[in-house]
Amino acid sequence: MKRPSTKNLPIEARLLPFRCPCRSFKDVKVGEEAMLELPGMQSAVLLGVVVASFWLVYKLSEAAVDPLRSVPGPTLARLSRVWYLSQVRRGNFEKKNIELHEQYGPIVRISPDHYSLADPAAIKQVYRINSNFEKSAWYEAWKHPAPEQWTTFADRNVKRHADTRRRLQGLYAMSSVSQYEKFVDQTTEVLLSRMDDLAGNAQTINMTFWLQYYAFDVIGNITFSTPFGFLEKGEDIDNILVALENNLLYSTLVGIFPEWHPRLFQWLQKLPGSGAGARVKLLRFVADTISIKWAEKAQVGDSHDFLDRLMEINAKEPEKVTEYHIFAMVIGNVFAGSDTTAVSLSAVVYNLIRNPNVMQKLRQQIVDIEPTGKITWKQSQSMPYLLAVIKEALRVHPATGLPLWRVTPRGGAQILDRFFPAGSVVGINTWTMHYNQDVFGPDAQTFRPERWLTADAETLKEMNASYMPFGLGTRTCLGRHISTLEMCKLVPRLVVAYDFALAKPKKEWNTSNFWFVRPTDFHVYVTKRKSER
Ligand code: HEM
Repeated sequence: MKRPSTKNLPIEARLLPFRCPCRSFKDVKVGEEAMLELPGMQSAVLLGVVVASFWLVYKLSEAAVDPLRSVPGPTLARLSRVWYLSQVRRGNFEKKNIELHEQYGPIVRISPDHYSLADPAAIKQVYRINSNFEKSAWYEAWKHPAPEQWTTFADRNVKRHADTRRRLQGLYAMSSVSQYEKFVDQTTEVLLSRMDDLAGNAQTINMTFWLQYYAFDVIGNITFSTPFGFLEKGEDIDNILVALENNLLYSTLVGIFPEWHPRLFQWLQKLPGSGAGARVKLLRFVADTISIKWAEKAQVGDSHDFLDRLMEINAKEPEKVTEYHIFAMVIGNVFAGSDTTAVSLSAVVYNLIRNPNVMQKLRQQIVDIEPTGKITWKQSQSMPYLLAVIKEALRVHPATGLPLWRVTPRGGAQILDRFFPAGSVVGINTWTMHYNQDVFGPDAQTFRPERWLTADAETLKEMNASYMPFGLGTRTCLGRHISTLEMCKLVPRLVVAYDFALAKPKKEWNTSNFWFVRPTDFHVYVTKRKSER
């Protein structure tokens, strides 16, 4: 309501407290009157101001003696992690991170002790094998707070993590990938039959949902020989995908203040809609699925899926692969392997739709080899254009959109001609590297698969060294070959079977970055092409 003007009233009347003229609020007091009746409020405000002043002086003096005080960055980032939190909460930090480096250079402070780096030289310094930079405390919020409940992705214990990888990486190795091909093929058939049902409809379809259902079902199939059933049902069964999203939100934001995680998790885990509640639901879902499948497998025999292979090793050498290892690996597959692949597949399809020439060229090359698009894994590995399209899509749209935070080891570290004392947190955001014009040229913003095929040897070496959609070093993605298998198998089928048109062709898609940079409005019209399927 507009406050009536007191301009023409006598001075005494103007000093009277304003009363709201509407009936229901007639006794509400505001302004000076309310203040006079609440002396405690004034004291509280005063106390707040005093505390804030002390905090500010303390923070400023801390900043003044900081050996890294000359590292540039937004002023508020010097004082507290709240600035970083407020930026990440907006859901587009990948873009902000690029802007920050354009403004401040290759090293930017984004909180009192967090430094974002964007220089190819820093990649080797931070992420090389034996660099001894452990993951930062941000990763704590990606696991249950109990120390013994580690998972591969979030484990900050360098020794234990290396030991787990040594025991289990064979299951994810390039040589194992062909064993999972049949599971991918089965799931691909289900997706295509669902797409056939939807094709030709006047309504658009949400491609991200379907690719997420696909990626999830593939992981279910590879891990347990049984897809979770998302594609069959055509819906988010038991709101598992919503739970994953809530979990992402919780871990991304709470990870910035990891000291709050144990307490917050304890309080929130009983609230099903909360991020912590979602995590508990997902852990229960995984644990239940493992026990059901374990019991079934004991009776039925093996089909050489992931769980079979883990159970086999467990039966022979129970101390090598314990039951906890099995639980942790399956969690890793479900948590790290579905959203990432769905985002990456979305990026491939989206960029193909937006670049009809690339779509046409790829389609022709696939059809020349196999008119149905049923390319084997082996064939796909000698299809340079297909591989370049996938590689370029993951360059322009890497699935993770926050810096991969690491802690400088004991003794500190020299990075980009600057000394970082031990305990400093440094990280590179994949987006800043992939859009680096010194490496990828002035058209770094453009989706151009040819760059991977035509660059000279020296440039190609530099591009590969700065290409990091699967992370780097000892913490590089375990499932990268599995996800490459999924993309190499599905993309040719989609390209041969359908024509796609964006619902809003003039607009770029919107995305939301809570660790994974997920498209939020990837709606397309799909029509079936004539093929020999
Ligand atoms: C295109 C799809 C994928 C992308 C873009 C991707 C990306 C990544 C990235 C960037 C990391 C490192 C994160 C960090 O340093 O903080 C990572 C780690 C990991 N990924 Fe993937 N990932 C994909 C698919 C998969 C799949 C299919 C699986 C499992 C079947 C998987 C399992 C893992 C695991 C277990 C880790 C932790 C590795 C470790 O810390 O040792 N990922 N992934």
